[in-house]
Amino acid sequence: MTREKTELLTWVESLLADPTYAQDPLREALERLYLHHLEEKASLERMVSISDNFQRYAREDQLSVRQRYDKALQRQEKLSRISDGFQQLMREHNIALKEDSTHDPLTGLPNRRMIGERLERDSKDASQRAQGYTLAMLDIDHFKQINDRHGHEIGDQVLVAIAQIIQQELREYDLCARWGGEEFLLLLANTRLEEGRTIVNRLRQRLSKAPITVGDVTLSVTASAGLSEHHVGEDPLHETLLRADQALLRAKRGGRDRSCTSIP
Ligand SMILES: Nc1nc2c(ncn2[C@@H]2O[C@H](COP(=O)(O)OP(=O)(O)OP(=O)(O)O)[C@@H](O)[C@H]2O)c(=O)[nH]1
Repeated sequence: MTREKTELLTWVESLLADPTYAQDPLREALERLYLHHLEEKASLERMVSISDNFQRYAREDQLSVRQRYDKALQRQEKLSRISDGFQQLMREHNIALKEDSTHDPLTGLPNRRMIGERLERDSKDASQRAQGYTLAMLDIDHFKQINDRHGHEIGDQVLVAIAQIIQQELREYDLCARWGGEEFLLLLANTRLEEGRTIVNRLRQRLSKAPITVGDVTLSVTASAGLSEHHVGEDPLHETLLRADQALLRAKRGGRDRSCTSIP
Protein backbone atom coordinates (compact mmCIF):
# COMPACT_ATOMS: atom_id res chain seq x y z
CA MET A 1 0.00 0.00 0.00
CA THR A 2 1.33 3.42 -0.88
CA ARG A 3 2.04 6.01 1.78
CA GLU A 4 -0.80 8.20 0.43
CA LYS A 5 -3.34 5.43 0.83
CA THR A 6 -2.15 4.63 4.35
CA GLU A 7 -2.49 8.29 5.32
CA LEU A 8 -5.99 8.48 3.77
CA LEU A 9 -7.14 5.40 5.70
CA THR A 10 -5.69 6.70 8.94
CA TRP A 11 -7.51 10.00 8.35
CA VAL A 12 -10.85 8.26 7.59
CA GLU A 13 -10.45 6.07 10.69
CA SER A 14 -9.79 9.13 12.86
CA LEU A 15 -12.86 10.95 11.41
CA LEU A 16 -15.08 7.94 12.10
CA ALA A 17 -13.74 7.70 15.64
CA ASP A 18 -14.17 11.40 16.30
CA PRO A 19 -17.45 12.01 18.31
CA THR A 20 -17.63 15.49 16.78
CA TYR A 21 -18.92 13.90 13.59
CA ALA A 22 -21.15 11.33 15.24
CA GLN A 23 -24.30 12.99 13.99
CA ASP A 24 -22.90 14.08 10.68
CA PRO A 25 -25.13 12.73 7.78
CA LEU A 26 -21.97 11.94 5.76
CA ARG A 27 -20.49 9.81 8.53
CA GLU A 28 -22.66 6.76 7.78
CA ALA A 29 -21.78 6.93 4.09
CA LEU A 30 -18.09 7.30 4.95
CA GLU A 31 -18.28 4.35 7.36
CA ARG A 32 -19.99 2.12 4.75
CA LEU A 33 -17.40 3.10 2.18
CA TYR A 34 -14.65 2.37 4.69
CA LEU A 35 -16.12 -1.09 5.58
CA HIS A 36 -16.59 -1.84 1.87
CA HIS A 37 -12.97 -0.96 1.32
CA LEU A 38 -11.88 -3.29 4.14
CA GLU A 39 -13.91 -6.19 2.62
CA GLU A 40 -12.42 -5.55 -0.82
CA LYS A 41 -8.96 -5.44 0.72
CA ALA A 42 -9.51 -8.72 2.62
CA SER A 43 -10.89 -10.35 -0.52
CA LEU A 44 -7.87 -9.16 -2.53
CA GLU A 45 -5.49 -10.50 0.12
CA ARG A 46 -7.25 -13.89 0.04
CA MET A 47 -6.90 -14.02 -3.75
CA VAL A 48 -3.23 -13.08 -3.56
CA SER A 49 -2.67 -15.75 -0.92
CA ILE A 50 -4.53 -18.37 -3.04
CA SER A 51 -2.48 -17.39 -6.06
CA ASP A 52 0.78 -17.56 -4.04
CA ASN A 53 -0.15 -20.99 -2.69
CA PHE A 54 -1.10 -22.18 -6.14
CA GLN A 55 2.24 -21.09 -7.55
CA ARG A 56 4.10 -22.71 -4.66
CA TYR A 57 2.20 -26.00 -5.13
CA ALA A 58 2.88 -25.86 -8.85
CA ARG A 59 6.58 -25.35 -8.15
CA GLU A 60 6.65 -28.21 -5.61
CA ASP A 61 4.68 -30.42 -7.97
CA GLN A 62 7.11 -29.71 -10.77
CA LEU A 63 9.98 -30.49 -8.45
CA SER A 64 8.49 -33.78 -7.38
CA VAL A 65 7.81 -34.74 -11.03
CA ARG A 66 11.49 -34.03 -11.70
CA GLN A 67 12.52 -36.01 -8.62
CA ARG A 68 10.26 -38.90 -9.65
CA TYR A 69 11.79 -38.79 -13.14
CA ASP A 70 15.33 -38.79 -11.71
CA LYS A 71 14.50 -41.72 -9.43
CA ALA A 72 12.94 -43.68 -12.29
CA LEU A 73 16.02 -42.97 -14.38
CA GLN A 74 18.32 -44.15 -11.59
CA ARG A 75 16.23 -47.32 -11.18
CA GLN A 76 16.37 -47.90 -14.92
CA GLU A 77 20.15 -47.46 -14.95
CA LYS A 78 20.51 -49.83 -12.00
CA LEU A 79 18.33 -52.42 -13.75
CA SER A 80 20.36 -52.18 -16.94
CA ARG A 81 23.58 -52.55 -14.94
CA ILE A 82 22.17 -55.69 -13.27
CA SER A 83 20.94 -56.97 -16.63
CA ASP A 84 24.35 -56.31 -18.27
CA GLY A 85 26.10 -58.08 -15.39
CA PHE A 86 23.68 -60.99 -15.65
CA GLN A 87 24.19 -61.30 -19.41
CA GLN A 88 27.96 -61.19 -18.95
CA LEU A 89 27.65 -63.92 -16.31
CA MET A 90 25.54 -66.04 -18.69
CA ARG A 91 28.09 -65.53 -21.48
CA GLU A 92 30.94 -66.61 -19.19
CA HIS A 93 28.85 -69.52 -17.92
CA ASN A 94 28.15 -70.65 -21.50
CA ILE A 95 31.82 -70.36 -22.44
CA ALA A 96 32.74 -72.40 -19.35
CA LEU A 97 30.06 -75.00 -20.20
CA LYS A 98 31.29 -75.23 -23.79
CA GLU A 99 34.89 -75.52 -22.54
CA ASP A 100 33.86 -78.28 -20.09
CA SER A 101 32.02 -80.23 -22.75
CA THR A 102 34.82 -80.04 -25.32
CA HIS A 103 37.98 -80.22 -23.21
CA ASP A 104 39.63 -82.69 -20.90
CA PRO A 105 39.60 -81.24 -17.36
CA LEU A 106 43.01 -82.65 -16.39
CA THR A 107 45.20 -81.62 -19.33
CA GLY A 108 43.02 -78.89 -20.86
CA LEU A 109 43.38 -80.61 -24.22
CA PRO A 110 40.40 -81.02 -26.55
CA ASN A 111 38.50 -84.18 -25.68
CA ARG A 112 37.20 -87.06 -27.77
CA ARG A 113 34.00 -85.20 -28.56
CA MET A 114 35.78 -82.14 -29.91
CA ILE A 115 38.16 -84.01 -32.21
CA GLY A 116 35.23 -86.20 -33.35
CA GLU A 117 33.26 -83.08 -34.30
CA ARG A 118 36.31 -81.63 -36.09
CA LEU A 119 36.79 -84.84 -38.10
CA GLU A 120 33.13 -84.93 -39.08
CA ARG A 121 33.19 -81.25 -40.03
CA ASP A 122 36.35 -81.66 -42.12
CA SER A 123 34.91 -84.64 -43.96
CA LYS A 124 31.95 -82.46 -45.05
CA ASP A 125 34.23 -79.60 -46.14
CA ALA A 126 35.42 -80.05 -49.74
CA SER A 127 38.63 -77.99 -49.34
CA GLN A 128 39.63 -79.88 -46.14
CA ARG A 129 38.88 -83.19 -47.86
CA ALA A 130 41.11 -82.20 -50.77
CA GLN A 131 44.02 -81.35 -48.42
CA GLY A 132 43.87 -84.68 -46.63
CA TYR A 133 45.26 -85.52 -43.19
CA THR A 134 46.87 -88.22 -41.10
CA LEU A 135 45.67 -89.53 -37.76
CA ALA A 136 48.13 -90.71 -35.13
CA MET A 137 47.13 -92.57 -31.98
CA LEU A 138 49.88 -92.06 -29.41
CA ASP A 139 49.98 -94.18 -26.27
CA ILE A 140 52.41 -93.74 -23.37
CA ASP A 141 54.30 -96.96 -22.66
CA HIS A 142 53.96 -98.70 -19.29
CA PHE A 143 52.12 -95.80 -17.75
CA LYS A 144 50.71 -98.10 -15.09
CA GLN A 145 54.24 -98.41 -13.67
CA ILE A 146 54.42 -94.63 -13.16
CA ASN A 147 51.20 -94.74 -11.15
CA ASP A 148 52.33 -97.80 -9.24
CA ARG A 149 55.71 -96.31 -8.38
CA HIS A 150 54.84 -92.70 -7.71
CA GLY A 151 51.11 -92.62 -7.05
CA HIS A 152 48.12 -91.51 -9.10
CA GLU A 153 48.55 -87.80 -8.37
CA ILE A 154 52.09 -87.74 -9.75
CA GLY A 155 50.74 -89.80 -12.68
CA ASP A 156 48.17 -87.03 -13.29
CA GLN A 157 50.86 -84.35 -13.35
CA VAL A 158 53.00 -86.42 -15.70
CA LEU A 159 50.02 -86.60 -18.08
CA VAL A 160 49.68 -82.80 -17.89
CA ALA A 161 53.40 -82.38 -18.70
CA ILE A 162 53.12 -84.84 -21.62
CA ALA A 163 50.14 -82.89 -22.99
CA GLN A 164 52.20 -79.68 -22.86
CA ILE A 165 55.12 -81.27 -24.71
CA ILE A 166 52.81 -82.63 -27.42
CA GLN A 167 51.23 -79.21 -27.91
CA GLN A 168 54.64 -77.54 -28.16
CA GLU A 169 55.76 -80.01 -30.82
CA LEU A 170 52.69 -79.82 -33.05
CA ARG A 171 52.04 -77.16 -35.65
CA GLU A 172 49.28 -74.69 -34.84
CA TYR A 173 46.89 -76.14 -37.41
CA ASP A 174 47.25 -79.67 -35.99
CA LEU A 175 44.98 -80.86 -33.20
CA CYS A 176 45.77 -83.08 -30.26
CA ALA A 177 43.00 -84.57 -28.14
CA ARG A 178 43.17 -86.67 -25.03
CA TRP A 179 41.47 -89.77 -26.31
CA GLY A 180 41.36 -91.37 -22.85
CA GLY A 181 43.75 -92.54 -20.10
CA GLU A 182 47.29 -92.25 -21.46
CA GLU A 183 46.18 -92.19 -25.11
CA PHE A 184 46.32 -89.10 -27.32
CA LEU A 185 44.84 -88.74 -30.80
CA LEU A 186 46.69 -86.38 -33.13
CA LEU A 187 45.11 -84.92 -36.23
CA LEU A 188 47.96 -83.86 -38.51
CA ALA A 189 46.35 -81.53 -41.01
CA ASN A 190 47.39 -81.43 -44.67
CA THR A 191 49.89 -84.21 -43.98
CA ARG A 192 50.71 -87.40 -45.90
CA LEU A 193 51.48 -90.58 -44.00
CA GLU A 194 55.29 -90.48 -44.18
CA GLU A 195 55.46 -86.81 -43.20
CA GLY A 196 53.13 -87.61 -40.31
CA ARG A 197 55.43 -90.38 -39.21
CA THR A 198 58.41 -87.97 -39.18
CA ILE A 199 56.43 -85.53 -37.01
CA VAL A 200 55.30 -88.24 -34.60
CA ASN A 201 58.80 -89.74 -34.32
CA ARG A 202 60.24 -86.33 -33.55
CA LEU A 203 57.60 -85.92 -30.85
CA ARG A 204 58.33 -89.39 -29.42
CA GLN A 205 62.03 -88.54 -29.30
CA ARG A 206 61.33 -85.32 -27.47
CA LEU A 207 59.19 -87.22 -24.95
CA SER A 208 61.86 -89.83 -24.30
CA LYS A 209 64.67 -87.28 -24.03
CA ALA A 210 63.03 -84.47 -22.08
CA PRO A 211 62.99 -85.26 -18.38
CA ILE A 212 59.62 -84.57 -16.78
CA THR A 213 59.88 -83.24 -13.24
CA VAL A 214 56.90 -83.38 -10.91
CA GLY A 215 57.68 -82.52 -7.29
CA ASP A 216 60.64 -84.67 -6.27
CA VAL A 217 60.16 -87.08 -9.14
CA THR A 218 62.04 -86.77 -12.41
CA LEU A 219 61.32 -89.28 -15.14
CA SER A 220 60.99 -89.66 -18.86
CA VAL A 221 58.50 -91.63 -20.88
CA THR A 222 58.45 -93.47 -24.15
CA ALA A 223 55.45 -93.64 -26.40
CA SER A 224 54.15 -95.89 -29.15
CA ALA A 225 52.15 -94.60 -32.08
CA GLY A 226 49.99 -95.92 -34.88
CA LEU A 227 49.35 -93.74 -37.92
CA SER A 228 46.86 -93.86 -40.77
CA GLU A 229 46.26 -91.47 -43.62
CA HIS A 230 42.67 -90.60 -44.33
CA HIS A 231 41.40 -91.84 -47.68
CA VAL A 232 38.80 -89.84 -49.57
CA GLY A 233 35.33 -91.20 -48.87
CA GLU A 234 36.48 -93.05 -45.73
CA ASP A 235 34.64 -92.63 -42.41
CA PRO A 236 37.36 -90.96 -40.28
CA LEU A 237 36.04 -91.99 -36.87
CA HIS A 238 35.57 -95.61 -37.74
CA GLU A 239 37.71 -96.67 -40.67
CA THR A 240 40.73 -94.27 -40.48
CA LEU A 241 40.84 -94.42 -36.70
CA LEU A 242 40.50 -98.19 -36.68
CA ARG A 243 43.51 -98.49 -38.97
CA ALA A 244 45.51 -96.16 -36.68
CA ASP A 245 44.51 -98.33 -33.69
CA GLN A 246 45.61 -101.47 -35.46
CA ALA A 247 48.95 -99.83 -36.29
CA LEU A 248 49.35 -98.85 -32.63
CA LEU A 249 48.74 -102.44 -31.59
CA ARG A 250 51.52 -103.55 -33.91
CA ALA A 251 53.85 -100.92 -32.40
CA LYS A 252 53.06 -102.19 -28.89
CA ARG A 253 53.45 -105.81 -29.91
CA GLY A 254 56.65 -104.98 -31.73
CA GLY A 255 58.24 -103.88 -28.46
CA ARG A 256 56.85 -100.34 -27.82
CA ASP A 257 58.80 -97.05 -28.20
CA ARG A 258 58.15 -97.00 -31.95
CA SER A 259 55.62 -95.94 -34.54
CA CYS A 260 53.89 -98.07 -37.14
CA THR A 261 51.86 -96.94 -40.12
CA SER A 262 48.67 -98.55 -41.22
CA ILE A 263 48.57 -100.86 -44.16
CA PRO A 264 46.56 -98.98 -46.77
N1 LIG B 1 47.30 -90.94 -13.01
C1 LIG B 1 46.45 -91.30 -13.99
N2 LIG B 1 46.51 -92.51 -14.52
C2 LIG B 1 45.65 -92.85 -15.48
C3 LIG B 1 44.71 -91.95 -15.97
N3 LIG B 1 44.00 -92.57 -16.95
C4 LIG B 1 44.49 -93.81 -17.05
N4 LIG B 1 45.51 -93.99 -16.19
C5 LIG B 1 46.33 -95.18 -15.93
O1 LIG B 1 47.05 -95.57 -17.08
C6 LIG B 1 47.37 -96.94 -16.93
C7 LIG B 1 47.19 -97.60 -18.23
O2 LIG B 1 47.58 -98.90 -18.04
P1 LIG B 1 47.64 -99.97 -19.22
O3 LIG B 1 46.45 -99.86 -20.07
O4 LIG B 1 47.94 -101.31 -18.60
O5 LIG B 1 48.83 -99.51 -20.11
P2 LIG B 1 50.32 -99.21 -19.78
O6 LIG B 1 50.69 -99.49 -18.37
O7 LIG B 1 50.57 -97.81 -20.22
O8 LIG B 1 51.03 -100.20 -20.69
P3 LIG B 1 51.10 -100.21 -22.29
O9 LIG B 1 50.11 -99.23 -22.81
O10 LIG B 1 50.77 -101.60 -22.66
O11 LIG B 1 52.49 -99.84 -22.63
C8 LIG B 1 46.46 -97.50 -15.85
O12 LIG B 1 47.20 -97.76 -14.68
C9 LIG B 1 45.48 -96.38 -15.58
O13 LIG B 1 45.07 -96.32 -14.24
C10 LIG B 1 44.66 -90.66 -15.37
O14 LIG B 1 43.85 -89.78 -15.73
N5 LIG B 1 45.54 -90.36 -14.39
